[in-house]
Amino acid sequence: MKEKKVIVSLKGISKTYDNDVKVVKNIDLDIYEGEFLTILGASGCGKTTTLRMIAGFEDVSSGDICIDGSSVIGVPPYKRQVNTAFQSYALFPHLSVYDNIAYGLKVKKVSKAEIHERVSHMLSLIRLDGYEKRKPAQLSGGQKQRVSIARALINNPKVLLLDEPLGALDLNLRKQMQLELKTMQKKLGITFIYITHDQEEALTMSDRIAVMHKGILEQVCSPKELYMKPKTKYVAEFIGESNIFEGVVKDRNSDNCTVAIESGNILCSGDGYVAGQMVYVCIRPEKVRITRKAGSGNSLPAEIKEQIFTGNMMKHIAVLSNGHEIKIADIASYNDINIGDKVYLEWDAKDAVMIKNPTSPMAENFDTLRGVQ
Ligand SMILES: Nc1ncnc2c1ncn2[C@@H]1O[C@H](COP(=O)(O)OP(=O)(O)OP(=O)(O)O)[C@@H](O)[C@H]1O
Repeated sequence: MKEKKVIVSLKGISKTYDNDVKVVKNIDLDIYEGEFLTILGASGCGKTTTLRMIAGFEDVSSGDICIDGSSVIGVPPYKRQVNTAFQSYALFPHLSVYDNIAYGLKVKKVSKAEIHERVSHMLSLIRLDGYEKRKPAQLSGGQKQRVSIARALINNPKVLLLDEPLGALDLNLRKQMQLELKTMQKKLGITFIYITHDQEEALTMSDRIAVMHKGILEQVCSPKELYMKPKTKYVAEFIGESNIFEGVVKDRNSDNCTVAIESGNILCSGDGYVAGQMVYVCIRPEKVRITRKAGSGNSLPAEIKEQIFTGNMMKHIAVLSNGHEIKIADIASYNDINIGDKVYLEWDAKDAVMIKNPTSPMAENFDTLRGVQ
């Protein structure tokens, strides 16, 4: 297989603003040519600051940034091989769509004929042929955003940085633009570094997602891996819905671990854990099955407390003996399950994903816990 080329490399970058608060903490990240990489995180976690450091609008406090193999520290934004598309569109209101898109080429003194050819190509790419004479005020939000992206793409940047570009659009348009952007990115083969706080958007569009939390990267991997194998409790809770148990590893064999949680012992999957280690266990709601009789594997008694019908599934909330609530997403039809029913909750060991507990790695009262049945 062809070796992937690193196009942007963040090497231990940090950012401290004047108020002495470190908002980006020692981030290492390689982004590959042609990749759609999303930095995903809650408001204030440091996403925009990271993007602005790549673009050159903000200096790094320490660390290095390489674009296409060369350090860009001290290189001004316009000399970096990256362009940025902002949520606010940043279009020139007095210029037509054509002139807004052509702007970067005019500055570079490209010939009129070539400008015409390249702008026409962009207009068809963003599906706005025939709109070239309009002013930004005569466009819808989605159309303005497409012009803003075309303007950022016209110079053939190696990398396009997108800061919540769809944030101002309504849900329907947002979903449509997500697909359009993804198609456009694959067609052009340009690397996209995309910022969003919307996990569904990140899962839909990205080749890889970097989850950022309080200035650090919690996990960088494919959307599927992020959902199926969250590495931290934060990621498990931030991406999709989850049931999280706190427990201690009682025993392990080659395939699975037995983890003691408050309501009993459960079989989990996870490598590299030792007996006595404190862990979290994450089980997704759609992996939990409801049965009438106790099973031989993971099977905990519970009572159905709440049911929500959402059209394509039934969501149940069940309560374990210790009061812990479990979410179950049922796409099969358990029509005969009702509120107040005493049931058993089951799941496969492979779907109970273990996560390290960094605050208290080893159990202090492990001998007592060993007795938990
Ligand atoms: N120029 C600045 N001076 C001081 N602090 C700043 C400055 N810019 C941002 N911050 C702070 O740095 C932190 C990270 O901000 P940043 O804009 O990178 O977050 P974000 O993850 O992009 O958030 P959002 O999704 O809300 O845009 C915030 O606490 C913010 O208040």
